[in-house]
This record gives sequence, C-alpha cells and structure tokens, in this order.
Amino acid sequence: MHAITNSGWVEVITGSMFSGKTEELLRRLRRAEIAGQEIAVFKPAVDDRYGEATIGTHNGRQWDAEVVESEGDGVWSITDAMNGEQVVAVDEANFFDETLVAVCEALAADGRRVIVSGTDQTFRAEPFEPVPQLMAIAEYVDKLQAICSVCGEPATRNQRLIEGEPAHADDPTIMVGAEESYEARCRNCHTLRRE
Ligand SMILES: Nc1ncnc2c1ncn2[C@@H]1O[C@H](COP(=O)(O)OP(=O)(O)O)[C@@H](O)[C@H]1O
Ligand SMILES: Cc1cn([C@H]2C[C@H](O)[C@@H](COP(=O)(O)O)O2)c(=O)[nH]c1=O
Ligand SMILES: [Zn+2]
Repeated sequence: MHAITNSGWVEVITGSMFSGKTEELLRRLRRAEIAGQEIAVFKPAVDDRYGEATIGTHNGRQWDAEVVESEGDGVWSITDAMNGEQVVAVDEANFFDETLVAVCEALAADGRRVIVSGTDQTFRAEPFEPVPQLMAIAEYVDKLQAICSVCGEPATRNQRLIEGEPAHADDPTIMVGAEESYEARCRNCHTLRRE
C-alpha cells in the first residue's frame, strides 16, 4: 500500500465473521514491521475473547494490542496514545461508536496509515455501524468472504445461533462470541427468527 496523498490514509478490512479480517490485518502489520515502521494496535475493551491485551484470529494467531474504551471521549485515548507511530491498527471496529470515524480521520490527517478491521453486518444482516461509515471515508476497502457453513458457497452474512437455533430479530445487537454462537453463511442460508 502506497500513500496517494501527502497525508495519511484509511484502509478498511471488512466482511463476515471467519472471513479472515484479523488474519489480513496481522499480515499487513507483519509487513509494516519488516519495513521497520512503528506500529500501534488497539482493540475495544468489550471484546475479551483472546485475553486482555491481544488481538487474535479464529485459528490462533495473535498480536499485542492496547485496550481502549469503545464509546465517546474514551475512543480519543487512541490519539492520546500516539508516540510517533506511522501505522495505527484498530480491530473489532464494529464494537466502537461513531467517535471512531472522527478518530480515524484525525489520525490520517496527521499523516498516519490507519488500518481498521470489523464486520460490516449485524446478525440481522443490517449495516453494523460505524463500519459502513468507515468504509465511506476510507481510501481502501477490502471486503472478504468466508465459506458458508451450510452450503459451502461464499459467505457474506453472520448467523447468530442461540442453543443451536437462529437468533430472534429482537435480540440485542452486541453479543461477543465466536464458533459457539456464530456461523458464516451466504444470503440463501442466513435465517432470523421473527415470531
Ligand atoms: N466458515 C469459515 N470460512 C472460512 N474460514 C473459517 C470458517 N470457519 C473458521 N474459519 C477459520 O477462520 C480463519 C479466519 O479467522 P479470522 O482472521 O479471525 O477471521 P475474522 O477476523 O474475519 O473473523 C480462517 O483462516 C479459517 O481457519
Ligand atoms: C454479527 C455480530 C457479531 N457480534 C460480535 C461477535 C464477535 O465477538 C465480533 C465479530 O468478531 P470477528 O472478529 O469478526 O469474528 O462481533 C456482535 O456483537 N453482534 C453481531 O450482530
Ligand atoms: Zn449457504
């Protein structure tokens, strides 16, 4: 990835759960490290799947991260933590509020490469803010697909399962989880309980 302006820029890695977003984020960070660039990595406090201060993939790869609050003024602790790093990564962007958009804009305006990863759809297959807003302001967007756990076609959707059954449309949007409560599914195989 090369600068297209004299300032920094924003890259968004998105797609369904299990599509390889965090693997791709870690690949980009490894390459930045090889290039000798200073890197800062952040994750939201709400996502505790891989321990306090790491980001991790569904197949076990990890990178140290600083844990930050995901709402309001707490998100600005990302800019407060900057110490000359050229590359800033934020994983699980779907857990942040819209403050993350302004924070990413500020980091890029300050000349930094900002890499943000997060799923773009809720379990209802609706836009999962602020990821769609980040996609709109980004210079680069990569939308990855997993494999549908039902039919094997490319998967763009997140199927939430509660005790093996499709979640209800009225269930809360935020529910941290992985294989025990989510599957990657295609448009045809994704379902929601509405009754
Ligand atoms: N249905 C699936 N489709 C593709 N990969 C899957 C699936 N289920 C599990 N995986 C595993 O998940 C890995 C991707 O993990 P990860 O980068 O953490 O994804 P994401 O961050 O998009 O949730 C794949 O390399 C693969 O080993
Ligand atoms: C669809 C959906 C997901 N989540 C949660 C579940 C996981 O903790 C993360 C996504 O993780 P991944 O790195 O993309 O695998 O988001 C949620 O809270 N609500 C949802 O609707
Ligand atoms: Zn399918």
